[in-house]
Amino acid sequence: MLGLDDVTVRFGDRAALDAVDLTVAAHETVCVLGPSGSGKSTLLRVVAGLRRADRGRVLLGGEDQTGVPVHRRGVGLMFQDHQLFPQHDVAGNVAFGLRMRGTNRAAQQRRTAELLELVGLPGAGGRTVSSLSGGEQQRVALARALAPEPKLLMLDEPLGQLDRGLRERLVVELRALFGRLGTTVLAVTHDQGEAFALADRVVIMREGRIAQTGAPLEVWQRPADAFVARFLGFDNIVDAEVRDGTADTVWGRIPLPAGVPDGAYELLVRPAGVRLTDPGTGRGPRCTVESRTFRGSHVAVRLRPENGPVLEAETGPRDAPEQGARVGVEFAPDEIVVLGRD
Ligand SMILES: Nc1ncnc2c1ncn2[C@@H]1O[C@H](COP(=O)(O)OP(=O)(O)OP(=O)(O)O)[C@@H](O)[C@H]1O
Repeated sequence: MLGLDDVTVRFGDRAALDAVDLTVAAHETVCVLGPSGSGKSTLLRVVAGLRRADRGRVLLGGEDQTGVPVHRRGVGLMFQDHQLFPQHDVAGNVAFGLRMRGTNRAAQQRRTAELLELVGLPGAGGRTVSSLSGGEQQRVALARALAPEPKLLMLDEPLGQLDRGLRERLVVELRALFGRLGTTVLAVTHDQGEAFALADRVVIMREGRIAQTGAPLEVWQRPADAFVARFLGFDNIVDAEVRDGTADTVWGRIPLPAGVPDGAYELLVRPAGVRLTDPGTGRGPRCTVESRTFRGSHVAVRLRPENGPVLEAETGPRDAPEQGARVGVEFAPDEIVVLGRD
């Protein structure tokens, strides 16, 4: 459905997108994630035709879009500050794209009613924009973007302004809706929870390049390198010298999953793989509990080892040791990820 082929966009001598190749299949939802300034919005803008590529091509349905203006690309856009037209009522907003296309009045009304039903606002056509809550406005913006049946729906921080509870609910609804409609979606978000919940595939950007792409679970389980791992919120990353299946690190020896060839690596030690033991036992370093943070289903425990940087462990809500307690550590090999070189 969508292809980016070697796309580069420069601002001065900086490349906001640097030789990016990406494909999005029909009916697929792809979420682009990355730190601020990594090129996410530029990617959307170049696909929409709001920005020209300095090199490379954007293909939609196999057709080169070079020189094709925004309104002829058949893409739907929904941007962060959803910008509904305050002078129009809800129906007027939803029907906007249809009016522009010259769809007749009866068909506009039918489609608008259908879409409002779809986004969970049946019968809201006559309401004013100012009478809607933030979440309702977001739904209207979505209905407006979907109305002209775009080949590709592009969302820029679609739920950015909303509070957490509402975002979590809407993400589930959106995923179900896109599945039902068979919409092809390219979304940008800085919120990994949102991306992982919404996407069939995530794309993680770093300085204008794609650092990793894969199914959410795949990326979560096997971050490609230390950048991706840190971006996903993992901090237990350590240099390691691997020999005969064991890694020598500043935290002592760490057992590895089978089959890692000898050499120098970075390791990600998942917090779930740092098991706490009684002080004086455990083959890992002796540690002092620096802090503990309740996270609902588990407790994140920050440990200060005798050597090396802080180590994060995870325990059940009832098993977390007190702050200041001395503990031992045992590493679980199945929670160790050998990272590629960053
Ligand atoms: N119009 C512009 N003029 C100059 N530089 C720009 C322009 N737009 C973007 N950039 C630069 O290009 C790079 C990528 O910006 P972009 O907005 O695509 O990043 P982003 O990942 O969407 O960031 P954010 O999450 O903060 O929105 C940044 O370094 C940014 O400063």
